[in-house]
Amino acid sequence: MSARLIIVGPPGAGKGTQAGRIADAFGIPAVSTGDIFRKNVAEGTPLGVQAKAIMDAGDYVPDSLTNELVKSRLNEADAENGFLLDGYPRTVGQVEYLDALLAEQGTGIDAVIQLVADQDELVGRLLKRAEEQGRSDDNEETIRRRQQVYTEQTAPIVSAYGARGLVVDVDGLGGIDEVGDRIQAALSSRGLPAAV
Ligand SMILES: Nc1ncnc2c1ncn2[C@@H]1O[C@H](COP(=O)(O)OP(=O)(O)O)[C@@H](O)[C@H]1O
Ligand SMILES: [Mg+2]
Repeated sequence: MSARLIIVGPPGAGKGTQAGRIADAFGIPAVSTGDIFRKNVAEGTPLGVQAKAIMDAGDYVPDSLTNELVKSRLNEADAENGFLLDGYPRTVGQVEYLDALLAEQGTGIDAVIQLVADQDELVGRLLKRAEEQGRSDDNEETIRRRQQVYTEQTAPIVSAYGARGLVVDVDGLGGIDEVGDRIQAALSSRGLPAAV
């Protein structure tokens, strides 16, 4: 079924893992700006060269770059009937940009899934991921910085979507299937049934 969804939550909340499951369940692409930036860094593209130092510091890539990237991704054919955004929008400017982009299409966001988790618990998860995946922004200093940036810049965008009645809160602590079941229940209750 068509669905235009956003998943938000602090670094390490499990967005990427759940995003893949939700996208499969709805037959829509999961679009992760973090993954797209990391791919560009790995391939040494001009965008990757610009983004690398910013990402390694735990800061946000400028909206101008991020917005263009998302626009071209959402214009691809597979996103015509919907998408799940992971890691975007992350700033008020990105929310405004996305609103305008979707308004042009005559569409809009159906739901924002907020994975809720205690940030101190998540530091341990991220340090473990650093050992497994070797992400260069998963050291303790950068993790704390990313958490701070999240609280300052991204938490407010949840309030903006909340004011529109779009936010569904899901407890992000627990096993992958357990959290998936909670997401499924939350989306079903909003008229978006799918086997997550
Ligand atoms: N929407 C965005 N706006 C600005 N920077 C972004 C955005 N998405 C990703 N980035 C950059 O990529 C980094 C990693 O993002 P991501 O993989 O989504 O982190 P996580 O899933 O661990 O929260 C961010 O710290 C930031 O530098
Ligand atoms: Mg992620």
